[in-house]
Amino acid sequence: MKTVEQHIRDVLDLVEPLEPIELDLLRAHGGVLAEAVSSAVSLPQFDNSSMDGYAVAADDLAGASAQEPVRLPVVADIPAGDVAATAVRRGHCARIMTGAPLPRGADAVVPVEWTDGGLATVAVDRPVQPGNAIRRVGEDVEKGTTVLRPGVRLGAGELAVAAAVGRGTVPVHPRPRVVVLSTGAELVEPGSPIGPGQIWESNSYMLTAAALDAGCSAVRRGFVGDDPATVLETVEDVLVQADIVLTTGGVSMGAYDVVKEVLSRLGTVSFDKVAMQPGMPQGAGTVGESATPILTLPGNPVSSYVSFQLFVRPVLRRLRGLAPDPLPAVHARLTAPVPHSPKGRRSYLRAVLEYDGSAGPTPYTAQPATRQGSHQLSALAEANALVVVPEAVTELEEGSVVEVLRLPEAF
Ligand SMILES: Nc1nc2c(c(=O)[nH]1)N[C@H]1C(S)=C(S)[C@@H](COP(=O)(O)OP(=O)(O)OC[C@H]3O[C@@H](n4cnc5c(N)ncnc54)[C@H](O)[C@@H]3O)O[C@H]1N2
Ligand code: MOO
Repeated sequence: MKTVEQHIRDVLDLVEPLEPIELDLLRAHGGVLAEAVSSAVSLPQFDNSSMDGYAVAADDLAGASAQEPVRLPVVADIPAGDVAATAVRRGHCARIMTGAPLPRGADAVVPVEWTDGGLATVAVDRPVQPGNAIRRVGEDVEKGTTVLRPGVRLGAGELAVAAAVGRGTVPVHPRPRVVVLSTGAELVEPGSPIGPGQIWESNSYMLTAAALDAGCSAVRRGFVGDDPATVLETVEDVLVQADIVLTTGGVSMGAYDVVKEVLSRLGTVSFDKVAMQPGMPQGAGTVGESATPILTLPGNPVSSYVSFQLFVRPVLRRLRGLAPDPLPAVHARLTAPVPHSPKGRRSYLRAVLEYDGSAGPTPYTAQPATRQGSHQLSALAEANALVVVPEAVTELEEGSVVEVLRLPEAF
């Protein structure tokens, strides 16, 4: 059997970061920046006021007080967007709005709250420091500096900076297009009536949602039965719209394990047993003219989910142009024993991880779900972590300190 680490290496070898494309800012949202963005200008580009008030020469207000306000004639009104043509002579001032260019001759702005708000003349009731309420050229960004490094994910703040330095488009690794296809003759669309021996299909919903949560553009292709010709046709059909294909089911030892049967003849897909539980039967390779990567996950729903988090997620990260980091790990104390774990396979137990700040050197606890079967989906919804039980360990006592992988938060 293959180790988990070996399979991670093998699946990562199938992919490279997607070729960067230049996208409009909002289409780039959630993408990963492929090249640095630097600013061709300084920000602010001109000295401007940070408050609504009056642009003055600070010396003119040296003697101002509440008892004896200084009165200055108001020679202009400067809104934001003004072309900075105004000048203020000594003994005069201009009314100015937040963001408007500072007029020549002025070296401070007095907020309107310190004045009587006059339009022809204004009374100012206190002195002001030179530089007060002025935003200087370049104090945010100096011309020529890098404002966004390659590899950053473009969220709200990043897009704001790109827009502020005047970029309408940015080069990004696009969101990977993931197509999810399940197989199984017993599957029925949720919402439809069900017959004997049938089950409602859940894997493709689960994996499409997980791929969306992982920053991809995911499409659920739904499910097909166990007819090899249909499976082959459907896989070939989805290749044009996919940077990566995920399938579920049909990869173990059964007489109708159609994915294994069809893909073994196509492309480079190989099928292995990985020394883990759940998620033992795995397939991976490339198919079609464009050598599209395909990962074939086991049909048992929990196996499929754990396979996604351990193998697919790092692959999607690499496609996105991110480091293919594994799930983040912490150490935690078990709040219940683990009575059995298969020797020679690493178990990943669904668990609830909680932080308990009062609890000494290991401030986390992990409560393993009571239902750990590969078919038992009920524990998945509330689990936020996977307890790792090493290959050589077959049981664990309550209180044991274990490695725990945090599952990604949705949204
Ligand atoms: N003789 C052996 N039998 C099995 C082995 C083995 O090594 N030798 N491995 C077991 C393990 S481990 C797993 S995991 C499963 C994997 O089986 P397949 O990938 O071939 O999946 P299926 O047989 O198609 O389905 C397994 C199970 O999951 C249900 N299922 C499948 N697809 C969906 C779906 N889209 N939504 C919801 N549920 C689904 C299906 O009804 C089956 O109950 O094989 C073991 N057997
Ligand atoms: O390893 Mo399977 O993936 O037990 O359910």
